[in-house]
Amino acid sequence: MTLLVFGRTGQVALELQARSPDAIFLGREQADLTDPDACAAMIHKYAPSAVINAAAYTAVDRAEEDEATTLAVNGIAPGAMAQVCAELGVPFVHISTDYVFAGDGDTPWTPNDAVSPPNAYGRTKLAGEDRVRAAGGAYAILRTSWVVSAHGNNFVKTMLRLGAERDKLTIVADQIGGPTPAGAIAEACLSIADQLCAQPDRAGTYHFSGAPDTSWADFAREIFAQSGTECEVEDIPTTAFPTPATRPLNSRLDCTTTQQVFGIARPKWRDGLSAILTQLGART
Ligand SMILES: NC(=O)C1=CN([C@@H]2O[C@H](COP(=O)(O)OP(=O)(O)OC[C@H]3O[C@@H](n4cnc5c(N)ncnc54)[C@H](OP(=O)(O)O)[C@@H]3O)[C@@H](O)[C@H]2O)C=CC1
Ligand SMILES: Cc1cn([C@H]2C[C@H](O)[C@@H](COP(=O)(O)OP(=O)(O)O[C@H]3O[C@@H](C)C(=O)[C@@H](O)[C@H]3O)O2)c(=O)[nH]c1=O
Ligand SMILES: [Mg+2]
Repeated sequence: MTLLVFGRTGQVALELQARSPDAIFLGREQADLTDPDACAAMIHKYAPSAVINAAAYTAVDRAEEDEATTLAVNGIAPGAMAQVCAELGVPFVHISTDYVFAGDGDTPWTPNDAVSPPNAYGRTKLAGEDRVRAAGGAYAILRTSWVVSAHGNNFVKTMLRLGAERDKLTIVADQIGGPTPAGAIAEACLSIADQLCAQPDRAGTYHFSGAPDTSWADFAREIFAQSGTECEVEDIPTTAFPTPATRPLNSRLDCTTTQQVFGIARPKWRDGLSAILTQLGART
């Protein structure tokens, strides 16, 4: 099996590389996602047996200022990739986000629930989903949330940095979701790609997030507890932490069908956090 991955430096891409070193990983230099034709050409060039897209414009606040570039990367390029994969009869695994949902209520979102993104990043990720589905191939859209790892930019690394500088942090306690280790996402993508090769009828939209659901504030407390960081966390409402992009309050993802169809269970984020802190040399 020749696996082609868009993305080389991101959180999920690096975890894919650790688990599938023989796959081909395309960085920005090989395939810039602002150039959909270049992305399509790479799939023709390598004629892989499966494609995973692990590249995206993920700077949620910056996306508000530059929705056109964000749409090119998150919307148009994945559509072009999915189109070539459909033509070649090759499975395409694409990662999406909880930020396609409005975030009202407290019921976990199922894959068929109505979407209504609250910000530019979410709108462009939804555009990507729509184009991937429209291509009509053996696709899997895997919506995940709150991705963390020892690499790149993420909430764990931000908390370790700020927690070392400050005695107390104010963290939003009314946004609820599932922190998801990038390593678990990489494993899920590889298993899904494999299964789609043999069972293309499993194509569809699926959810995958770490369990149990929690708030950013409680997540921060666990990061400080596990790392032995002395930093108090004060709960605040989202209204007290204004940001350019609106975040959904309810990011809970119902992952039932991912378990039923692919046999992939929700990862336990506390265990994932422990492994990440060990990797960072920050576990007490
Ligand atoms: N991070 C999160 O909390 C969440 C992420 N997701 C989704 O999961 C997937 C993986 O995210 P994650 O690993 O965290 O992402 P990262 O932000 O860690 O990495 C993004 C990757 O995309 C690449 N990239 C960005 N723009 C371009 C471009 N124009 N051309 C080529 N490559 C580009 C980056 O390359 P470079 O290093 O060169 O910039 C980098 O390799 C994405 O689809 C994301 O939307 C879903 C939910 C939550
Ligand atoms: C640093 C800090 C953040 N926060 C809040 C802001 C925000 O609501 C929450 C998390 O901050 P982040 O900047 O990590 O959030 P954000 O970058 O929006 O994370 C999102 O990224 C995209 C790519 C996704 O797809 C989502 O699933 C989600 O992971 O913590 C505080 O309340 N206090 C603080 O001191
Ligand atoms: Mg972020």
